[in-house]
Amino acid sequence: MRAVGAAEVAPTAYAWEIQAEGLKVRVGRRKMAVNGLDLSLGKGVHGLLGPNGAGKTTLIRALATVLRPAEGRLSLLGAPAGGHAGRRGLRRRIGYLPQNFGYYKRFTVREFVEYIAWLKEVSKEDIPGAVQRAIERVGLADRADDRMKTLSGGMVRRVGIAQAIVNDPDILLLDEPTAGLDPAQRVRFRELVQELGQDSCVLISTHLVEDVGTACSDVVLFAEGKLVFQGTPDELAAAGTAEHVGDSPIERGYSALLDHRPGQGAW
Ligand SMILES: Nc1ncnc2c1ncn2[C@@H]1O[C@H](COP(=O)(O)OP(=O)(O)OP(=O)(O)O)[C@@H](O)[C@H]1O
Repeated sequence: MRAVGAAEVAPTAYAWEIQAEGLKVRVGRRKMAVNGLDLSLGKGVHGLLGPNGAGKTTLIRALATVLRPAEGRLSLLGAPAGGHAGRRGLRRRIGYLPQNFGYYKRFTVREFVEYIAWLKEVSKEDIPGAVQRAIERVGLADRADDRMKTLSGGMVRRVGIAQAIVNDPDILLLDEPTAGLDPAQRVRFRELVQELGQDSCVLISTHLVEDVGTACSDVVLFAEGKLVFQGTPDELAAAGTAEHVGDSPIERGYSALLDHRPGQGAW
């Protein structure tokens, strides 16, 4: 029988995987793209919705410790996200798929995911197994030894998901992960994030309201840098009425909370 280490049986010492209080994050010189956010997220799959320019990417970048908050408090996995030493330890336990993720075109899929595993300080002996598992989970085992430049856009996005999960993160941040995926891949993606959400805190920024309805246990609606709503997909749907814009109850709920009515469509 395998010995169980103390760390595996110790109770989790924090209430929330992500906790923000009065969080403000600046982009450029003056723009406060996240402007006073109180948010607590635990394990599960959380959908982050909001109109263009709401501040979703900026929030995710701050949670990934790429951007430093201007004001307020941010705790990740029970630790303040501020200090240099703490950030390094946290990054090992965070998975992040940026909206536009960069990669080396000449790397094979396996080489690229291995490289990220190495950056995430996955132990040397665990890397081959972790990489193979991540590639299999996104359905790319048959392309593992192909160069990145030979993949389609949807496949590149799936490699992005593989690199984000290769370190079995406790916090997984996915910025528009389903952009470019075909319908069958989106269904598989939703199953995958539901599996991942059982043990970790998954935050998915998306414009596809249907992703939220089917994959997420919780919805965070963000507009103009502020939290507008947090609740279940059913609660979001209940906010809508027939007079609000949308093809589904969840879309109408979204429109209701942002006060979009027919004839008021705007870019
Ligand atoms: N480098 C920057 N300098 C100045 N303003 C910026 C910069 N980056 C983003 N912004 C502004 O900050 C706001 C939030 O942008 P952000 O990309 O976080 O929004 P978003 O919700 O992710 O949008 P989308 O859904 O379009 O991706 C927007 O008004 C955007 O124009």
